[in-house]
Amino acid sequence: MTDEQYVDGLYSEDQDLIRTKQGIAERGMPDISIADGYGRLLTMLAKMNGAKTALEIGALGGYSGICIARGLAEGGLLTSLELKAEYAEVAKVHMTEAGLGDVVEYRIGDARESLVKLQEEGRKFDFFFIDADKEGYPLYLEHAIALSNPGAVIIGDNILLRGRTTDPAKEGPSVKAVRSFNQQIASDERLMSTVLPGYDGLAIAIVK
Ligand SMILES: C[S@@+](CC[C@H](N)C(=O)[O-])C[C@H]1O[C@@H](n2cnc3c(N)ncnc32)[C@H](O)[C@@H]1O
Repeated sequence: MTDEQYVDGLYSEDQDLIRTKQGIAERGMPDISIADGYGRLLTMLAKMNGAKTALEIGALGGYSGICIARGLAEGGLLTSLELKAEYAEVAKVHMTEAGLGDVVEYRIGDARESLVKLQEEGRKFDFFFIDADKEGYPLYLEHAIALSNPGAVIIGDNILLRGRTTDPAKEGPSVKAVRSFNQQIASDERLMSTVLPGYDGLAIAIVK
């Protein structure tokens, strides 16, 4: 048993999240939702921050969306960016089944374009979850900072890329982008941050 499996075993089953994972599997979608322990952390960080507005980049089937929306303050809204319309539809079904359908809006298409549009609209957010194509991470981080309210939380998932990030033989575009993202998370003077190495790695930053 891994340490992560031990820790996950401490928690009782969460029917909304189990149903969501089943729905993702039944539709043949990839099994790449956030790890259970980090899902719980998303809820806690959103709550601790008193977040009312959240932006998620990469919806898949709504697992992380449920976790984030659960932590938002009363009347809060999660804006979720997703490349594939069919994935956003599935995510919406799962959010609705979890009683959170009214808490989320989806923007379909490449996040690069959706993020520019959100900036043009003057939108600001208290909480960000970056979990889409890894090559986009450095750009998504810049957009998140530009769209942030003071004190906003920015989280990036899979920053270890299952060992590829730390493997010097790996030099592909996703690996390079994630290394650059991690460097910026650690050294950008606009941020206060930490990086958790459990599961597949999670970067957590606060905009000063
Ligand atoms: C790792 S999955 C997201 C998992 C989800 N956050 C969760 O934990 O439940 C990545 C998602 O990002 C989406 N995606 C990939 N490239 C994208 C892009 N350029 N713009 C928006 N979404 C993108 C994929 O379609 C996929 O649904």
